[in-house]
Amino acid sequence: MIIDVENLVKRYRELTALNHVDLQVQEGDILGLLGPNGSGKSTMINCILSLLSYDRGEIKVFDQTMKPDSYAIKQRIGIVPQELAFFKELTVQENISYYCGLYIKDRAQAAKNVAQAIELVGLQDFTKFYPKQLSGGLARRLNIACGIAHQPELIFLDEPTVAVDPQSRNRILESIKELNRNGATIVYTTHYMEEVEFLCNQIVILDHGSVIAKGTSDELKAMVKANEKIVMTVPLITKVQEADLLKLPAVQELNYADQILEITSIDLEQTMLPVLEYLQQAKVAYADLHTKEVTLNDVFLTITGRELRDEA
Ligand SMILES: Nc1ncnc2c1ncn2[C@@H]1O[C@H](COP(=O)(O)OP(=O)(O)OP(=O)(O)O)[C@@H](O)[C@H]1O
Repeated sequence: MIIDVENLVKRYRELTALNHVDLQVQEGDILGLLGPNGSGKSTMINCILSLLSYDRGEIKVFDQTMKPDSYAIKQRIGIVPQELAFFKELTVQENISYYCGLYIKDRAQAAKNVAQAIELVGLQDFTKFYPKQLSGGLARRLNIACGIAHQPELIFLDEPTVAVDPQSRNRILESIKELNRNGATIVYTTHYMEEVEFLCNQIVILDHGSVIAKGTSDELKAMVKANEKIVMTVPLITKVQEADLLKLPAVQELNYADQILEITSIDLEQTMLPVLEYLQQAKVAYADLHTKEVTLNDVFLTITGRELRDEA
């Protein structure tokens, strides 16, 4: 086991930021720690890293109890914090070299690592740039390179794609997959559920300091009783017709509001054709028919009654 957190409680005065949380990370995982703002993601990471004290619980990393002075363990960890953490007086290359040099004393090895980190995040054309000359996305990539150049076995990335352009975002996500392919175990915090779906083999959803769901993306989606939806614009439909549609194979639920008809199904293959046949036979006009898969946001919505992101 790479990380084992048991019964973790962290309070900030009267606010309970983490409420009896368990978390396990296995070797080779890309674990997505998903939750809305203020749910406790950063607090969790900072407790695991012993950067924050906590009120209760036990934290083991690489099967050893993590303490503030566990330097041997910390050597094996890479941290990419939410805030940009590099020196504005140093160039891209110098910044990465500095961070790498904190861990790797062999100069030839360090130089090799720095070159690999630069390539991984795609900063080859910017090695001589100073941070103020970098766009937001490139600065994020530099932040990542600084955190991973020593080639750690375990990497924490705390919302590394906030406010970056799509090109850098893709590059960052690809880099993380590459780090994982090269053997690193990854803990990735975000409130973008699409990123978690793309990257992570394990997902933990936090809300108000509690783990409200954990598992693979498919396991979490299976918690939502229905799987997919057929959505279409229907100007007019009667209550009788709605009731008929509800009786068709695998249909779980039907919603009709503002001329939008949504049919939720546990098996779209069984439902689709009968729905189309019924609409035709009953002469119900429809347009813009499409299907919608369940997302992790639906899982969150089902469990909490709220959207994962306010703007989502
Ligand atoms: N130093 C602190 N003192 C008091 N309260 C804090 C402190 N740090 C965080 N909190 C509170 O603890 C809760 C959890 O915060 P945390 O930063 O861990 O959430 P988060 O999920 O990482 O949020 P975000 O996505 O915004 O980074 C929030 O209610 C926050 O206001």
